[in-house]
Amino acid sequence: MILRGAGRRYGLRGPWVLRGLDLELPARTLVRIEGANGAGKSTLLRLLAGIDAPTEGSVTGRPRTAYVPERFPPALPFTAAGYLVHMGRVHGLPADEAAARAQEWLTRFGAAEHARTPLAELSKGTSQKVAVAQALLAEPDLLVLDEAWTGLDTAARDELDLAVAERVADGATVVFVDHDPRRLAGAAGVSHRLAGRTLHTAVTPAADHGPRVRIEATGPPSAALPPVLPGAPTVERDTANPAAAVRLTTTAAHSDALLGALLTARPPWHITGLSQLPGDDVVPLPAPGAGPAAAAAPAGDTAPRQARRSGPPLRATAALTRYRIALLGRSQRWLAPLLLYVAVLGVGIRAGQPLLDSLGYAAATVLPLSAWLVRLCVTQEPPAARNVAACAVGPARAHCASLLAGLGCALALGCAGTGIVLLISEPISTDRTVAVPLLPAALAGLLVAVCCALTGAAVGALCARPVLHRHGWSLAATLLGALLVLVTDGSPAKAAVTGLVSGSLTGAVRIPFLPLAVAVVVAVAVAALTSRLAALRG
Ligand SMILES: Nc1ncnc2c1ncn2[C@@H]1O[C@H](COP(=O)(O)OP(=O)(O)OP(=O)(O)O)[C@@H](O)[C@H]1O
Repeated sequence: MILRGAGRRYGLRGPWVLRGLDLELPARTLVRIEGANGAGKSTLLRLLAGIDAPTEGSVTGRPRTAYVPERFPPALPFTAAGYLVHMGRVHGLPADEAAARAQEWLTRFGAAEHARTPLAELSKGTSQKVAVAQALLAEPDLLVLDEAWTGLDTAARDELDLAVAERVADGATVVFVDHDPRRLAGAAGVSHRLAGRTLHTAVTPAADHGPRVRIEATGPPSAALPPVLPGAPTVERDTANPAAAVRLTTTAAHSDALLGALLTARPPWHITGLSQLPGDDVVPLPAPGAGPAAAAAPAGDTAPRQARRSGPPLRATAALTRYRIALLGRSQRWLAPLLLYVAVLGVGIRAGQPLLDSLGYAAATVLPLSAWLVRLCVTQEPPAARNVAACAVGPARAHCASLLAGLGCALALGCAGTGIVLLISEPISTDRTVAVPLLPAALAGLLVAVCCALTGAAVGALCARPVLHRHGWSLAATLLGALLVLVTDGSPAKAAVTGLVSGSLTGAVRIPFLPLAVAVVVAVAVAALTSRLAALRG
């Protein structure tokens, strides 16, 4: 992945937080980003994770990415395992594999007993374990960790160190920020310091030419090497003789740190030999499954995964849409729009009323319902959880999934409303002189409801983030917008509803092909516009 001249500022005239960044992130590399508070580290990580777009410059070649935010919100209405399965599916895993990996990572972080605990009831540290697990279960090619160790207990911190080493040994790039300078000290292949809005490279990759040092060490019987070894050394061991010394080779620059890590390991390793190799003896970086983590981990843990998936975009978007619908369902925020919809239908529709009149009325109520549900789906997720999802599928697709979730719920309710109207209304004209054909009326009623749902979805999308950020304004604009669109000439919803209601006077059924086509075009255009904005503004 490459950043060229990348810059980022918040708002059109905000001060530049980052400017003129050139950065290459090679595979199989651990990258540390350092900097003072407010230097722009989290901003840079969000650019790398693809959650925010650079205001200027370019980011190219982003691989499959997962992200652990600085602060993970527990306010999601799922159990730990339930949330992880949803995220696994968003990352393209089948449900059973997502469930297996969720369990595996919760177990590794010592949180298996909390698998069925609601996120809202988890302690801060356990919540952070879930945040880390959602990123690791995806086995991403780029792992972005924003102070991911914060709040973890010692065992979980060591486990995360090990997981990071495994990802790097598996060929991935891991970029991390941590205020503890001892975090993965010496293990980072490259270290960058953010200061004065730009990056300063502090350490060059360990694979550079230069003098090499070979360390021979023996450990207690069956002891594993420390999970993270400074300098990413190559590890050679005699598998036929486990008691024989392990040979570790790294650059001279990292040899002191490596010696220190071995001597201070628990239990400590005994150094039996030390030799310097010629500078041109370039030691290759460890192959997947043969690096320090592989040497330290049990054999079964190091086998390359069979099912590594990038997940086709459509499947990921569908999984994210399902997650957003589940989120809406469990949050109970659907209750207010549903009650209003039912109340308005209950007030306006009676058994035995002329069918087309009632169908028009029922379809019209779908418009504000759809606008409200779409707005809810776009705004319901806490920002950190939204960023995690946006990293997995891209912010534009993540936004589309919200729109689809809201529209899907509105369509389902609209169809149910239309069905009830069909069951209780009389298929007759308003003056009760002409019979109305049932099937064409049902088709027309359904299509008008779809037309209203699409128009409402467009209103909802235009009245929420990323177009309108302020909650108060957004709610008022949604209600006003829905009302205006219902009464304004030229609106596809008004044309469709009017066609149905005026047809009721003569008993003629008009199928609203043109309004429906216009509504589809408007909804797609608004979805494309707001998704593009979501990608630009985050
Ligand atoms: N959403 C936002 N809107 C406006 N300004 C922002 C936003 N996010 C960050 N900033 C500003 O960007 C600058 C860099 O913030 P950032 O969070 O990237 O720093 P950081 O290096 O991660 O800080 P810390 O070490 O405290 O976490 C700060 O001045 C901050 O106020």
